[in-house]
Amino acid sequence: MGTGASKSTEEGGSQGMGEEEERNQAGGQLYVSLKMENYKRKGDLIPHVYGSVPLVGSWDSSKALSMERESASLWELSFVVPPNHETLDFKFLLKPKYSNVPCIVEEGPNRQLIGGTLQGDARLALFRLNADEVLEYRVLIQADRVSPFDLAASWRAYRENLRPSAVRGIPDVSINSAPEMNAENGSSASLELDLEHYVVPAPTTSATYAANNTETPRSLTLAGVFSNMDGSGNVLHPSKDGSVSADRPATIKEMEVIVPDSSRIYSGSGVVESKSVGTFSPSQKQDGHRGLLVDRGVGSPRLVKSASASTFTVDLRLDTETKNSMPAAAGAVAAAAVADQMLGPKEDRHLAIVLVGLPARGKTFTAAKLTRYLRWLGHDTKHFNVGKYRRLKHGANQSADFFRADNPEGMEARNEVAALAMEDMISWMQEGGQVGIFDATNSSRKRRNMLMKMAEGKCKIIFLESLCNDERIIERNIRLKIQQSPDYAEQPDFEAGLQDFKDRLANYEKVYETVEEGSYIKMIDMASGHGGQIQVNNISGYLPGRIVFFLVNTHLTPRPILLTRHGESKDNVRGRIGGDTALRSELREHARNRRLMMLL
Ligand SMILES: Nc1ncnc2c1ncn2[C@@H]1O[C@H](COP(=O)(O)OP(=O)(O)OP(=O)(O)O)[C@@H](O)[C@H]1O
Ligand SMILES: O=P(O)(O)OC[C@H]1O[C@](O)(CO)[C@@H](O)[C@@H]1O
Repeated sequence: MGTGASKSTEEGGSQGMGEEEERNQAGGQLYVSLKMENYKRKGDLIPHVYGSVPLVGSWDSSKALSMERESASLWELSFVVPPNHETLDFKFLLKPKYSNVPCIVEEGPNRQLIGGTLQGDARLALFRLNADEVLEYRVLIQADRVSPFDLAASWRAYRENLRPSAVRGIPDVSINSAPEMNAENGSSASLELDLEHYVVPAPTTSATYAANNTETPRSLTLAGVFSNMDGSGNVLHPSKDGSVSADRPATIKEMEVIVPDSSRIYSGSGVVESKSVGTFSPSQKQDGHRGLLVDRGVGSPRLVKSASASTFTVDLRLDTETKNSMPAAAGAVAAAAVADQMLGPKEDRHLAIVLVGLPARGKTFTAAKLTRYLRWLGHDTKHFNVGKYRRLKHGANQSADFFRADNPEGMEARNEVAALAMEDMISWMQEGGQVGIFDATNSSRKRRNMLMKMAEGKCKIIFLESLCNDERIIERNIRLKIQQSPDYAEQPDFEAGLQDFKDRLANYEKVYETVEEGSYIKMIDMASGHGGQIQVNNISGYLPGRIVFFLVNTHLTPRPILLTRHGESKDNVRGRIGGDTALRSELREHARNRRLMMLL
C-alpha cells in the first residue's frame, strides 16, 4: 500500500508547535519524493504528477511533471518545498511525455500534502484505460527535511555528474522536470533553473544579440499570428519549455568603434558615496520576504540617509552576520526558487521591471544582465523584448518613419506589440513566474499608463529608466546597434543604417517624457566611466533593494581582468607542485607589489 511515510507525519504528533516553528526558523526545506512501483511503460504513456500549485502545473495536465525512471519499473519525481508550504493537492496521471493525449488521470479524490504530510489514507493509484482495463500501482510518498547545506551538496553533485547521486544519503534534486531531447530513455530531468541561459553581450565581439535571447510571443506557437522568421534570417527553435527562441550570429560589418576610457576605481573601503540621489521609502524592510533567500556573498545594500534630505549613501560593506548565517550555495538557489513560488500574498509575488529610455541607452543590455542576476539569486525571471515582438510581427526592416509619433499606423503597430508582450508577461506570471523584465522604450507617459492599467492587481511595476548624456557613448552605442541589431542585418550600407537609426532616435527625442510617476529607478550616465548616478523613488522591499544594489555595482564598460600565477613557493623550490606552502620569503615583497599593481 502507498504510504505517507513522511518524517513530518511521524513527527507531527509528538512535536510541540514551538519546536516545529523553531525548526522552520532554522531553515531547511522539505524534500518530497513521489514514487510509483512496477509501472512498465504502456506505449508512450509515462507517469506524471499534476496539482494545485504552479510547481505542479496548476491542474493543467499539459504542464504536469513527468516522473523519471529510477530503475526498470520504479518511477520517481522529487521536488523541494518549504516546510510551511501551501496545501498541495495533486494526482498521478499517465500521458505521453510530449503530448497531452491520451491523458489518463488516476481515479478517486485528490491526494493532499500539508506540511510534507500526506493527508488521509494512502491508496493505490488506479488508472482506467477503458471499460474493461484498470491498472493499479503502489505509490510511495515521502518528505524529508533537508538542510540548505545538504541541498547544496546534492545540487552540486547533480550538476557535476548529471546522474542520480546520494550525497549524505540525500537523493538527487529534480525540480520542474521539462521535456528533453531524448524522449526514449526517460532518464535525467533537465532543470528549470538553467542559470547559464543568458549570454551578456560583449560590446565589440559578441556574436549574439541580447534581444534574440528574450521571450518569443506565445501566439507565435498557438495561433500563427507571427511569421516564423523575424526578417533577419533568424531561425526559430523550439526550446525545452515549449517556447521558441530565435538566434543567429550578427552580421559584423567593418566599422570603427570608439571605446571610451572605462576606468572606474572604487575606494578600498567599499563605500560608494553619493552615488545615489533621490528618495528612498523609509518603509523599506529587508525582512519582508518570506521565502528562503540566498545570500550570494554580495550582502544587502544598506541605504543610509545623509544630511541632505534628497541624498543617500549606499553602504556596500558586507554584513558579516548575514554573510555567515546563510550558505552561498548553489543548491539553496533551487529551494529559494520553489519557496518564492509558494509563499507570500499573490500580489506581492510578481514584479515587473519596465525599462524606459531612448534607443541605444543600454536597456536590453541592462535587462539581460538583470535577468541573469535575478535567476542566479533563484528568482524565476524572464525578459520580454518588444523589439523582438515587433520584428516578428512587422518584419525587421522598418525605417525611421515607423517610429514617428505622428505616424498613426506606426504608433498603433508599436502599441499593439507592446500590449501583446505585456499580456504574455502577465500570463506567464499568473502561471507562477516571479519577475518579468519588460524591455521597450516606453518613452511616453501614455504608454506607461497603458502598462500600469494592464498590470493593475496582477503585478507591481517598477520603471527602470536609462539616461545617458554623453554623446561619445551614444555614438558608440548607435554604431554597435547597426553592427549587431537584426534591424540592420539586411542593410549593406553601414552609413545608410547609421543615418536611419539617428533619424529613429530623433523621432523618439521629440516626444520623450522622462519618468516622474510611480516607483522608479533612474540610471544616469552609468556608462560614462565617472561613476554616474542612481536615483530611486518609492522603492521598498527586499527584491527592489537587491536590484538597486546590483545596478549600483554593475560594470558597464569593458575592463581588463588580470590573472597572475603565484611566485615560487617553498615546495616549488623542493621540486614539488601543488600543496599550499608559503612563498619563498624574498618573493613576498614581489607578491605585495603585484597585488598593488592589480588594484591599480
Ligand atoms: N546605462 C547605460 N548607458 C549607456 N549605454 C549603455 C548602458 N548600459 C549599456 N550600455 C551600452 O549600450 C549599448 C546598446 O545597448 P542596447 O542594445 O541594450 O540599447 P537599447 O537601449 O536596448 O536600444 P534599443 O532601444 O534601440 O533596442 C550596449 O552595447 C552597451 O554597451
Ligand atoms: O514601442 P516602443 O516603446 O518604442 O519600444 C519598442 C521599440 O524600441 C526599440 O528598441 C527602439 O529602437 C525597437 O526595437 C522597438 O520596436
